Amino acid sequence: MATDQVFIPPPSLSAKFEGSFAYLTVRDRLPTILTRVIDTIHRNKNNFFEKHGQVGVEAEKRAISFLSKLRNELQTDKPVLPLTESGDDTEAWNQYLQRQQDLMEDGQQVSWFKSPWLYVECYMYRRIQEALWLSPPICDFDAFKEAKTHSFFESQQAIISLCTYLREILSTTDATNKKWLLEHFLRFLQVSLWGNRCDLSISAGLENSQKTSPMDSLSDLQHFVLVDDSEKVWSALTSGRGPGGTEETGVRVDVVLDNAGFELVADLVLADFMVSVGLAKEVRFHGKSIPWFVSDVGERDFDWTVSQTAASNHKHVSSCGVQWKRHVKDGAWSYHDHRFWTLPHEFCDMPADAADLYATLQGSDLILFKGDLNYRRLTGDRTWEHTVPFERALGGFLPAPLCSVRTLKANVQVGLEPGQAEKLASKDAEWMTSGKYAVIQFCGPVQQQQGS
Ligand SMILES: O=P(O)(O)OC[C@@]1(O)O[C@H](CO)[C@@H](O)[C@@H]1O
Ligand SMILES: [Mn+2]
Repeated sequence: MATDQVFIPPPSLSAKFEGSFAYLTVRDRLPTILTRVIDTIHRNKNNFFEKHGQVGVEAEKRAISFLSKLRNELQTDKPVLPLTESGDDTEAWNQYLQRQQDLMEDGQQVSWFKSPWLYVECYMYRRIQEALWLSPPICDFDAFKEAKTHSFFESQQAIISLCTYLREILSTTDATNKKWLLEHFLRFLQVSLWGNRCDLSISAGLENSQKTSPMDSLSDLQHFVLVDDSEKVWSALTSGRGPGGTEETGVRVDVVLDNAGFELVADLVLADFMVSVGLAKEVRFHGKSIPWFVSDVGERDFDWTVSQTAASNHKHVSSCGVQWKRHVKDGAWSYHDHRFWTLPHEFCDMPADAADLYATLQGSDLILFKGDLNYRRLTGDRTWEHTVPFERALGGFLPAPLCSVRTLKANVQVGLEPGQAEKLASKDAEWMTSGKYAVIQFCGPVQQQQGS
């Protein structure tokens, strides 16, 4: 490409492509999720009455009226509307609506079935929050809380086997043996990867917990990892003397979280292993500031999961939870929820639209992005050719060495070998959306490991 040519990225995935996964999501799954939210709020009417009296009942009715209107707008492809309450991100959302409007052709209005899928899907979750913020005193009700805690309790066997494995490993730690460290790091990374299948958005809120012990199936699942940059992740972690890590401060890992339930436990186990064996001195967790994509982690979910684990009647599970409370107390672990994580922007917009967050991430030695939505935002949710290099699709977003740890649940995937996508499509038409395949996809300067 001649240097003076401006690179124009491919179009965004959108429900305007009839029959596409985006189309089916907006037509079928999003209304189903909205209906479940309405049902959940309706089922809690008595709780609202007990807690708040008649005003609680009025609030339930008000929230449901807002949500029913939203569902009608969605199902009849009405124009996307500006937000009306005064949240701290309201202006950012309404500016983004204007940005989308400027992109529309032939004077068309931004709407559910004409605009980018990433935008309208994120917008739906922000409108759900608006409906609650406009219905005091139930503003802080989390309509997804029941599903998230249910998913945690349904995954107990897997949680017990994972926590037991961690405690046994830590009791036989040989932190000087790099081969031993690498072997177990890779296992915990893969459990964190496959934990991403348990997301309640893809299941439209239906039960989607981890029933079996993930440790037992890792070798069978390896075949389904389409890109495995684990060794590059290891290099970034162990030669971690990048911008954030020095001899004094040690290695800092940032985990951009995805789903609560088993996936969060798997992420906390991975983080505990890294800190406990000295691979990392600090882990920063990045979660959501409002309920998001049904099962995504918010601060209350994070705190609840750590406390619930510590209170377990299983000794290895409770040992893990007690240790996690200690990591939080002594500052090795911290939880952050910048509002950018619940905005609709592609991550390549972060330097311009959330410069403070980008600067924070530049201090990391390794950023792990969990899940499918983060992958969609990393790559702009665009119709890239599958062989386009991951770095190209990042569009300049690279605050630090980063890795997407993702099961494929949307039809965007880059960085594949020539012919790899065609081979997969010939075997399995749903290879990009079933959650059966996964990537551990790295990008960043990897300092050459001296003599390792
Ligand atoms: O980010 P996650 O939890 O791995 O997946 C989110 C998801 O379930 O929601 C969207 C479809 O509604 C897709 O991005 C993906 O399928
Ligand atoms: Mn999610």
